[in-house]
Amino acid sequence: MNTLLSYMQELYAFCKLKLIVNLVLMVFLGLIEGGGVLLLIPLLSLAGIISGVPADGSWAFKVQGLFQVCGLAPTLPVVLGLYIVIIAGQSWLQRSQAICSVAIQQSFTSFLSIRLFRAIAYTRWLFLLSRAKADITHVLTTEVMRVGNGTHFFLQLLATGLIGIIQIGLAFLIAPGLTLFILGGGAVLFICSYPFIRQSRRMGLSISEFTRNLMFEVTEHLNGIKEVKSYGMEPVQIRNFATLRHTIERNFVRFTAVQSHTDFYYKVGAAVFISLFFYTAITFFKLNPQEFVLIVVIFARLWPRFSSFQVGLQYVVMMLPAFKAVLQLERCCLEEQELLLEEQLTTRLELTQGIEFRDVSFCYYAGRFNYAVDGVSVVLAAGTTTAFVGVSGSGKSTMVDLLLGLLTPERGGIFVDGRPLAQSLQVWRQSIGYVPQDSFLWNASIRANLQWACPEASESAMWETLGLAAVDEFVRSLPAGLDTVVGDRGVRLSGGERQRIVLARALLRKPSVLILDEATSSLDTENESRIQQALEDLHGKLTIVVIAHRLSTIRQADRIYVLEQGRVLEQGDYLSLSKNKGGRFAALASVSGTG
Ligand SMILES: Nc1ncnc2c1ncn2[C@@H]1O[C@H](COP(=O)(O)OP(=O)(O)OP(=O)(O)O)[C@@H](O)[C@H]1O
Repeated sequence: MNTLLSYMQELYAFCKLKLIVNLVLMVFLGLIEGGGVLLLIPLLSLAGIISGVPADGSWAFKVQGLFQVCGLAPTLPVVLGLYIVIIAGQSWLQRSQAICSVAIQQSFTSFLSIRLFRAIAYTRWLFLLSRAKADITHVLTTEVMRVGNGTHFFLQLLATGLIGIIQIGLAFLIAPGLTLFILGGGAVLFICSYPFIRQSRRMGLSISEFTRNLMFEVTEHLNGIKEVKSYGMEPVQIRNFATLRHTIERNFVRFTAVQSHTDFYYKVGAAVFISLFFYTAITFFKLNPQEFVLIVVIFARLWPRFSSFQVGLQYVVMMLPAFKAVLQLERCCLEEQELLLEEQLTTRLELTQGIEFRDVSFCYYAGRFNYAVDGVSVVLAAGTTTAFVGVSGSGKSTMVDLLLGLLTPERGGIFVDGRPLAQSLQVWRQSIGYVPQDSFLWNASIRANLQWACPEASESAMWETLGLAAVDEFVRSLPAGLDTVVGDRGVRLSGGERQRIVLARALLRKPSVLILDEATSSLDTENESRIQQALEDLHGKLTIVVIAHRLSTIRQADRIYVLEQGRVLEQGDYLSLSKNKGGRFAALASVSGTG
């Protein structure tokens, strides 16, 4: 019930005016339909089915009065002409109302998904790390779409309800006793069908769960498709997928069965009530022929509305778990927002003094004591090259993520030119060029990938940075050159080519700080030394932070920090650290063959 209320509040807050217009159109539709029914009276008289002078106060008398007020004679051409006008008006209104409903449905769906996407985009990295990507994709696509479909049914429900109320009102004016009697029957049926609504809610929940699992299965399968193929695990994957798909299939069939039950239930109910109706109308209510015909026509039209109201209600109830999932994810993301959204994206920061880590500690799991970074105090002076080295798991990437502001220190602080990093996060990130371990490219052309980071970059600037990253010759050799499409995550390129293009993309932004996290790990010796040369050329012009397993790449670093279990074990330049033969760095250097 609460979810339904918050859904209605959200919908109303989003499109008050459109919703009101839609409701007004529905009321008009109801009135016009009622008018069409009343036209039956002169038609029946003209056809000679009903004869005689209408009794004072009867509906035939009132309709006759209405014709007189409008200065029209109820002749056959006039009545039929009016009938055509009413049908044309009704169809036109129906068309406008249908367009208005779809506009509401679509714009509400867009509004919800854009708002959610925005909340996700600005949420903390650590929160995103804790959620499966497939879950987020599922809510952002399937669940939002289900809310959109549910909105369609909700608007239909409103239309059915409003038009129904108007027709019931008309029926009540014609024959109050009989109308109450029939409504009582409808209410009994509605109460008896409550279990179907609860069943729909349960099904809505399980559809949410199974479609999420399906999305998870598909995403995971595609992420790990190379491994799946190389392990020959296709049959297992297909079996898992088929199991999930069949479960969803069964759920939808069950939902349709519930709906058909409702339909069946209402049809049988209709037969019982029609019999009761005729019996009571003829035996107890003693209606005159005009009123009898009008009531029959009104309820013949109204009864299917009862049934479609019920079915619409089931759809809306089935949608509610999807709406709840959308709200829940959005609320979690908003609780974990990291940036001031209104911050300017265009400003950049020119580093003048440097970056300071002051007694920084960070733990991935709150409340645990296995710190990934533990009491680190380091200074990265502006214009220098700093390297972090250490065995796997020593905390190097966590240091980079802290520096990027993706992670927030649990203790201590990071200062950029003396200001806390958290105060100017967005501006800070605008000033960084970052080449991660698993370099990512969009499934687009090399040009588009470069322009993504720097939309205003000229072609010559692109070639210049491609040259700096030692990848210009390779790009020139491609048949479509800069316009070559690189495939999913750059899958059509080798690891080294991908890494160099990502490096070019980072340099194209002319960053104040360049961060390379194992950026040369996939390169051959020749290309590595070209990049080495490029970094040496950049030395002093910008602040460079390097993480490297291959210690040959950090020979020129001004300062090297050796990390172990999240702590700084040693620090110095390459030469001084190598000379300390019993030290950790010397041991690492001898293992990597660069000592
Ligand atoms: N997302 C995460 N959730 C939980 N623990 C993590 C996460 N990422 C890293 N860790 C843990 O934090 C510690 C430091 O990891 P980090 O990735 O910073 O090391 P690293 O020195 O960069 O390793 P590598 O050289 O293998 O990339 C490790 O013990 C690791 O298991």
